[in-house]
Amino acid sequence: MSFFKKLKDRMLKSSARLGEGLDALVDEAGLDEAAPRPAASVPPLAEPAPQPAAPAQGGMLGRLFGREEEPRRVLDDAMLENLEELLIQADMGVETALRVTANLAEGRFGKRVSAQEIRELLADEIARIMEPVARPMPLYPSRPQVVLVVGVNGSGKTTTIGKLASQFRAAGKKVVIAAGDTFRAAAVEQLQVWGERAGVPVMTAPEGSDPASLAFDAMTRAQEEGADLLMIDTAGRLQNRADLMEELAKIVRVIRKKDPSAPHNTLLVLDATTGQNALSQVETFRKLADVSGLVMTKLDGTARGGVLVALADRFGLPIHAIGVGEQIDDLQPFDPRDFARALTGAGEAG
Ligand SMILES: Nc1nc2c(ncn2[C@@H]2O[C@H](COP(=O)(O)OP(=O)(O)OP(=O)(O)O)[C@@H](O)[C@H]2O)c(=O)[nH]1
Repeated sequence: MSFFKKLKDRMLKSSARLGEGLDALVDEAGLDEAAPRPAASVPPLAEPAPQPAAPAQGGMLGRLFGREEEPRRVLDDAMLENLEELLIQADMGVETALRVTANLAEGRFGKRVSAQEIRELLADEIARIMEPVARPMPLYPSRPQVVLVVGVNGSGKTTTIGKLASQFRAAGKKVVIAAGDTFRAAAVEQLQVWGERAGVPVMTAPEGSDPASLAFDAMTRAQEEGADLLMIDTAGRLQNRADLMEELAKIVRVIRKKDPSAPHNTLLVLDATTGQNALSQVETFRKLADVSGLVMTKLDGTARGGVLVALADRFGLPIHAIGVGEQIDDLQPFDPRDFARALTGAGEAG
């Protein structure tokens, strides 16, 4: 299955929300234009629409001759407002929704557009916002390259580490994982399972022991074994930010004793199902750690995929990959065009 097909299938909830919303937006007005009713019975969606430049009979003629025309609606203020609402409902955030609709209207205001045309225009607009941030996780010549993985509990850190480790290993890299959330035995066990799946060693420490000391030991082992990558899982307890900040700072301090340039990447893993909350998680974690890139998980289980557009627009942090399922091969490189087309239901680019 192609990347796009999988992405489109998995992001069905998000694209259904946006795509069907767009159809409804245009459809209602399309019907009204084809069969005008008295003003009182015209629904609010179509009310401010001026008479279409092209006569509505064109559509009726088309229908008479068995040629179904796509419903169209005049792109006016009311429609733009409806569109904004739709984008906000898709978790794109108010600011981004406003910007996207304003850009989309430029040069097209007052023209009649179909749902498919809007989908295409939206996909282009969204891809334009996301292109500058779509970057794979950079690889450096440092050995080991240290990748610190942060994020709230349950965001998908463990799963993402497992998936990434598997991909790096398949690319011929030697990887070591450190189970740095030493306070949760279940988290450590889960990481061990992922390590086995990926064929990568997982270093653990006794429950409740100092994560920084594990990070130091893992760094020593990774250096001794000539590993290419060391991936360090971390705790995600946000209830006590001061503790978490101290814990992360200590991990960074000890690994810098071994390599002053480490960590080389600090990945923040975000759960798409949290919607707008992902934005505040970025703000929080940027204060706790020097976040260098994002991975968004669970885009398959939510209609809130639009939040990734808001993240790109607001923070400009690189987006390295997206999670679209629980299996080891369900982490995809982030492709802004594919994502935008899957999100809007625009279909694969021709
Ligand atoms: N559907 C779906 N589920 C995912 C994805 N990524 C992770 N999950 C699931 O989300 C749940 C939490 O993932 P974990 O990897 O354990 O999250 P974590 O951040 O390590 O959480 P803790 O271990 O609690 O710190 C698990 O049930 C995963 O299978 C994804 O892309 N799609």
